[in-house]
Amino acid sequence: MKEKKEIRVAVAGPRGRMGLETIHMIAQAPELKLVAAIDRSHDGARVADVTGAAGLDGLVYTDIDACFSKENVDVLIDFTNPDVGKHNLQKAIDYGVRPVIGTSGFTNDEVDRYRRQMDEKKLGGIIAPNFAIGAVLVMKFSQMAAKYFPDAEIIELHHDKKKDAPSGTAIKTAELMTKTREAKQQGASDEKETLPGARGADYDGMRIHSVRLPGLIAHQEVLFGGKGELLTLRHDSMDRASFMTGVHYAATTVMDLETLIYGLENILD
Ligand SMILES: NC(=O)C1=CN([C@@H]2O[C@H](COP(=O)(O)OP(=O)(O)OC[C@H]3O[C@@H](n4cnc5c(N)ncnc54)[C@H](OP(=O)(O)O)[C@@H]3O)[C@@H](O)[C@H]2O)C=CC1
Ligand SMILES: O=C(O)C1=N[C@H](C(=O)O)C[C@H](O)C1
Repeated sequence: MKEKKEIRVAVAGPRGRMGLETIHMIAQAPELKLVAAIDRSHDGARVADVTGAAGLDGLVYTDIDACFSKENVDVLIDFTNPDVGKHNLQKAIDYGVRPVIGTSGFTNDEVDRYRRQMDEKKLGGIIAPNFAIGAVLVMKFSQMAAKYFPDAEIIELHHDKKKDAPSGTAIKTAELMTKTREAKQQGASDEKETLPGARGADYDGMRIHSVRLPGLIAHQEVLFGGKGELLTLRHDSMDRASFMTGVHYAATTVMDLETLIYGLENILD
């Protein structure tokens, strides 16, 4: 039987909450090999020393060009911030490295622009607003429910270190719901906010509310209201390990793709 080649991975943001979890996941995954990390400090240090994940050979690079020129990288996994994530994704495309992007902040137009470049190169990649399987299912179920319940509000709840609001997951959920939901401006037609922002952000007439508190990790509720009934879909990530099955699946699946996929739901069986 033909032996499968190890997938050579670089991780951007290795000291962050998600980057660190990813490094530890890779250390336990025989089919993935960590060859480098891209950080904004610790140039030349060993990833093992910077992250405390023993037994990893890779080096830290602060310059992504140097990393992709010197190391033979198959897959870039990025958990940084929206600006850096976009910069790194473009570099990955330029060097023919398959991107797996968990960083939030990509618009549909941006995704389309990157996809066009990747299609030309037949380069596989994934941008996923959420890698937790349960969160992806809530997105899919919300898309189904929105057809029958056009009145819906999304409440996303996250740790208080999160920099972006609303979450990428909430935006993607709303976007999927608009595919089945009849366009509608919700609430009373003459409603007034006596405190600005009280009704949350407006996405195509639906409202999105962002909660930030210590003690939370990543949670989302989608509430649907109908005549005399209420449907609530909820997902809770209690630990960042919840994202790792999806990250691992994406890192192995991109090897067989020739385009950019936006959303894990599009590659789940
Ligand atoms: N798709 C999904 O399933 C998930 C996505 N996310 C998203 O992932 C992103 C990261 O989240 P999280 O890990 O919590 O955030 P953190 O702030 O914990 O981590 C971000 C890391 O990126 C580093 N960084 C900043 N600039 C650079 C750079 N130029 N090169 C390399 N690294 C850099 C930061 O370094 P420094 O400390 O020096 O600033 C930091 O360590 C967010 O956009 C979040 O929304 C989060 C969870 C799940
Ligand atoms: O910052 C986080 O923590 C998370 N970010 C992603 C998002 O913005 O949706 C995914 C998950 O909700 C955790």
